[in-house]
Amino acid sequence: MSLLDVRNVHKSYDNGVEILRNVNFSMERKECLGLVGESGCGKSTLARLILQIESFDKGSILFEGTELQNKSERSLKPYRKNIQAVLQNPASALNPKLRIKDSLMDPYLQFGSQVNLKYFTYTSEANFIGQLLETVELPRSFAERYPHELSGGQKQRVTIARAISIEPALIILDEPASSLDVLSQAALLKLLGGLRETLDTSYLFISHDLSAVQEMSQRIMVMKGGVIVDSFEKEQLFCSDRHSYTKELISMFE
Ligand SMILES: Nc1ncnc2c1ncn2[C@@H]1O[C@H](COP(=O)(O)OP(=O)(O)OP(=O)(O)O)[C@@H](O)[C@H]1O
Repeated sequence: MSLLDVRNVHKSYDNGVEILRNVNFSMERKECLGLVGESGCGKSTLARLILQIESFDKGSILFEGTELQNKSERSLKPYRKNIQAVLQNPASALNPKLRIKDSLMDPYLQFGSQVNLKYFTYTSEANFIGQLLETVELPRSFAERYPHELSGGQKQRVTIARAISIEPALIILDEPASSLDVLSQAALLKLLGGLRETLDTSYLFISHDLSAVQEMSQRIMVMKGGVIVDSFEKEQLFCSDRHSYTKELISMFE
């Protein structure tokens, strides 16, 4: 059974324009699947549907074989625990009034009874927070800071630490590095790559940057105008039978 199955999904907003059309793909455990496409093609919309933040018009999304749409908030809770997200803008993802330690504790407190940690250990709050900060290569002393006392890259590391704190099966990374400078981007992608192997988690890695997607992912999907126009193993990126739009994206980064 696949970890995630997205089947024939269609999504439109109130104006009736279809933003996603017949989106189909599956994800396996422990894999990193890349989703690339230009701004506005529907990548973040798809992320919101998988996260069950928005509903869709047709099709189905199954997590470990269970249909998620139309489930009550209560029955969605185990899935919410297992599907976490790291989004583009870390500043808006962290509550400015909370110390870093309190933001980091939030998922663990919210999902307490469902959290079955394999990598981290919870002996005390301070120790748990310390492990999380060290895993994302931040000093333990950052626990006492507020978000405005951290750089953009450091804030993004905190949002990653928060996402991994409950060891979800799937993390949706929606342009996680695009608000950072080139050096910080490279360091963050390296960190994320290492974490996936350590934690045995799956990533849906979303970006408009084909080179970042290629670096991170084992398989790549290309989206254009709400349609997945191409899908292939990373090694097949430069094959001659790639979709013309994939070739266009390649020519932009070569
Ligand atoms: N709530 C909404 N109501 C109406 N249209 C929306 C809504 N949210 C998104 N859209 C439209 O859906 C389309 C896809 O947006 P989406 O944010 O999914 O694209 P994206 O590929 O993630 O872009 P980016 O890389 O710039 O974040 C856009 O045309 C956008 O204007």
